Amino acid sequence: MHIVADENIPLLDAFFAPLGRITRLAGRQISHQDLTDADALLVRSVTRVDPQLLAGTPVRFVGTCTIGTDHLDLPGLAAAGVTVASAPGCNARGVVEYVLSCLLTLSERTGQDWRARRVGIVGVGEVGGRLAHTLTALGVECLLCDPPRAALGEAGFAPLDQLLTECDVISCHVPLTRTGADATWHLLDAGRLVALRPGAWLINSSRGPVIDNHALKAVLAQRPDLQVALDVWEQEPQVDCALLQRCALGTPHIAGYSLDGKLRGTEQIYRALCASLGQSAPLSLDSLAPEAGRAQLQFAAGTPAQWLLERSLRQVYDVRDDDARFRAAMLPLAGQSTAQAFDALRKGYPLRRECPEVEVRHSEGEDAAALLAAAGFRR
Ligand SMILES: NC(=O)c1ccc[n+]([C@@H]2O[C@H](COP(=O)([O-])OP(=O)(O)OC[C@H]3O[C@@H](n4cnc5c(N)ncnc54)[C@H](O)[C@@H]3O)[C@@H](O)[C@H]2O)c1
Ligand SMILES: O=C(O)[C@H](O)[C@H](O)COP(=O)(O)O
Repeated sequence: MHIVADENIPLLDAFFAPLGRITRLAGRQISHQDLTDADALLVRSVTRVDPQLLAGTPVRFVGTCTIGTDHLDLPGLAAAGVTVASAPGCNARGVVEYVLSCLLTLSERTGQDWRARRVGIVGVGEVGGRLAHTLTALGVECLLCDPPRAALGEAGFAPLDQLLTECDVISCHVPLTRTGADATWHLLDAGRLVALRPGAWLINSSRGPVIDNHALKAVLAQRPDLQVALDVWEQEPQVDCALLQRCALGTPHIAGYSLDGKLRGTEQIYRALCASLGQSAPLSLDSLAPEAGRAQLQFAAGTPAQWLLERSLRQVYDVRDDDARFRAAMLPLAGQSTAQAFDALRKGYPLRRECPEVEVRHSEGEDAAALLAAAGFRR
């Protein structure tokens, strides 16, 4: 079979070469012409896939090695008889570690203890659910908003407007949807942005258009008390540099960019393609995941528990590094296209592993052990 794939999918050869011939292309440039004799198309989030792209081609399988599916015309592809697979949850842990790093950083800058802030989680699926679980285990109070789950009769959810008025931090983890009662396009519009509590922290690592970026820029001009961390941008790869300058933290859509998250995405799509072919899937990350970046941290006796946790989290992922690289690349381009520089930062993203790949050695008591376990570290 002929597989056309985004060149940024890791372990493409290891997983897919046994299934057929692979053509690697830049995700944003995959065109109808590239697919004239392709049987399967493997993408990440930057390739828009709809029936027009596949019309008249033999492609019968589309796999996206990502959580988000807003770049796929799901109803259109289903109607065209194309099997579509995504990778639910693959990089959820990376996003949680990004949010934790934002909390640590904003805490340091404002002098407000992150563990004492009430966090509102908007969208409580793979990412939001894992974030709620982790924060609760770390002793942080969370309020949850998920109208689709509430409509199914599940308890424990509050309306978004209640989160905005009662929470010190709002973190968005919804899919981007444009239609229906719970559409998330501009979910945080001007009216909701002004309702944020004084001194609130707002974090968006879902999709850019979930926040009205134009309104956010205007609100930030009036509300310097707000601390905003954006990983996703309404027009990305174009970035509004004036908005970036008003944000406390800015990154190029890398919240989930741990190596582990990307690898799980590849493995999940490998399994889905094998299933669609009616074949077994003998390969797995158990044998293919690399050792690189796995680490061991050692702390001297007498290290306070929270300090130990924060140092360990910083070692695994520090959003300040990504923010500094992003500003250095974007801000000189104000008024020009940022697309190439945005994509270059993502393509050349440094190696990042997740907490379970890091062993933390210490001789502290149960408090420290419990905090580290809650964050997912090995001991
Ligand atoms: N920045 C990144 O690197 C990155 C990484 C992973 C995922 N994402 C984005 O995060 C999104 C969420 O990921 P996930 O794995 O948790 O998805 P998910 O589908 O598991 O969960 C999404 C949740 O949002 C809820 N929801 C839908 N509409 C809502 C609304 N109007 N208000 C509140 N809740 C609503 C759903 O009911 C669901 O429970 C993805 O769709 C993707 O766009 C971004
Ligand atoms: O939806 C997802 O899984 C994430 O947004 C993912 O990290 C996007 O990465 P990309 O496909 O753009 O490389």
